[in-house]
Amino acid sequence: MDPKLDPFTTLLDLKLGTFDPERGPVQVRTQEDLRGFFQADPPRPDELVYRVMPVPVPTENSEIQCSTTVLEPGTVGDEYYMTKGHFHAVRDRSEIYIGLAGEGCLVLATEDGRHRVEPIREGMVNYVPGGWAHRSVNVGDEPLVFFAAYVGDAGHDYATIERDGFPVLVCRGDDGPVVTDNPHYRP
Ligand SMILES: O=P(O)(O)OC[C@H]1O[C@](O)(CO)[C@@H](O)[C@@H]1O
Ligand SMILES: [Fe+2]
Repeated sequence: MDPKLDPFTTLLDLKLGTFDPERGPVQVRTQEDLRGFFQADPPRPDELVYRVMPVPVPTENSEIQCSTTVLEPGTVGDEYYMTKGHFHAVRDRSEIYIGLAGEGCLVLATEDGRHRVEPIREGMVNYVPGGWAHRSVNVGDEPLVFFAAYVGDAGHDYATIERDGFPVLVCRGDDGPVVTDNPHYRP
């Protein structure tokens, strides 16, 4: 075959999640960007919640997209800071996470309402099979940093999550994180 791309190399800071050189524009998500994903309205709309640093390649199933995510510590209402979460637009596409720093949860859900909550920590590898929506949550006091790699044409379906939510919420409790049923799941 005639290769479509040339090889490239970039240096990943394993604590900060940054790439040197950067390979694509950093995507910034504030509390305002997550309006409708948290149960409560954002109290400080301009506050940074997370950044995604991508290594873009063509969005084809022959390629592997990857990125790092840095999710700040914090809460909106009782809910810990989290990513929007998504199904892949091409539902059967899978993904791998590698935890780099901090303390988090990976919340997963199927379209028929099953859910799982897995830990994200330095050195942990999480496998996200096709058909599972996924959201990461920072339950610690430091930034949660993880690397993700996924099939190139997976795409992101945020609208289903914005409409239905996840079956469970991860909230700050008196003795640490508490996973509770989401009262607004699929109203
Ligand atoms: O895309 P979301 O739900 O905002 O979450 C960000 C993270 O999810 C991914 O889209 C991969 O699942 C990454 O690009 C990033 O790690
Ligand atoms: Fe994904």
